[in-house]
Amino acid sequence: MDYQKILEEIHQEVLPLVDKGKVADYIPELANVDRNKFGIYLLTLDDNAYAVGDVLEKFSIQSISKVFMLALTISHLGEKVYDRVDVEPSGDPFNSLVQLEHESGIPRNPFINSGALVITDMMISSFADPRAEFLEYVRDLVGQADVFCNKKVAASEKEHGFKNAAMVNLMKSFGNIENDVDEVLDLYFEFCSIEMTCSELARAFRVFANHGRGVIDTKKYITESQFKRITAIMQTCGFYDEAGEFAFRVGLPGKSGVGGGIAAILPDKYSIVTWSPGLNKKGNSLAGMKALELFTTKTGTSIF
Ligand SMILES: NC(=O)CC[C@H](N)C(=O)O
Repeated sequence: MDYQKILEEIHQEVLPLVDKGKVADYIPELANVDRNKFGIYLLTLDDNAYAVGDVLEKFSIQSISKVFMLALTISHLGEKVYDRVDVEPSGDPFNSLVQLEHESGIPRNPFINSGALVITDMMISSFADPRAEFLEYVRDLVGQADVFCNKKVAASEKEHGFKNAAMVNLMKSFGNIENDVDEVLDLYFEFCSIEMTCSELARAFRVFANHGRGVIDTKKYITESQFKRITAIMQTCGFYDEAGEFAFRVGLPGKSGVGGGIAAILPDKYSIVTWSPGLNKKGNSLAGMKALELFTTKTGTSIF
């Protein structure tokens, strides 16, 4: 299959959509990003790469970071992680508070904000230096040392992070947060502010496509059972209240972020990353989602 040609066709087809989405402006630093950016990077397990557009420019990966946070935490703590965070799709926006009170401070899943905040709390309790531990883990997954948090983005989010603060406080009142509320928030914002290019993200996600084993370093990052579960959560919960729509239109496990990135995998075959900062109403990249829908349709590759 001529993947390069297919990516080029898709690029032309989604171009009219690229400036139609809305950049996430509830984090003021992210509002400065040029919404005309667009890139797709496809990386196969047999180490072929295909790319179009702005694939070598770093962007804020935001919620995509939640996959790395969960992987690192379950690889240390195992199944008991799921005592404090459930694995059901929320059907609600990523920053919603409504279910949390009804469900006694147990977040629906690790890929919405409340879930990732609990995971951050577990990381603080488990690691002497969770910041360093996390960065090292992500750098290993990417196979590259120059992966950093953007302190300006983290600070900008902290200044306006009232809903996230409300969530941590509510969960703390139910006894599901062990550490200091501000410490949890600060670290969570830093984890979200990590910047990567499409090609770096594709390398990190290829490890998940390869059942948790590094293709280059051959290191086993998560067990086979953990791989199965993380992939299932990506499939059912990776796109907030649009997880059903993503499965319906694209048919790949993946994760989006409000920085406009989407990372998806076809296990045993490839990882694919799109970046286009304009978001739809649910907070997923408008052109990115369309590009992935076209990709799985044109190539006839999806998990279904
Ligand atoms: N959906 C996202 O990418 C949200 C992440 C963002 N840092 C937040 O907490 O609001």
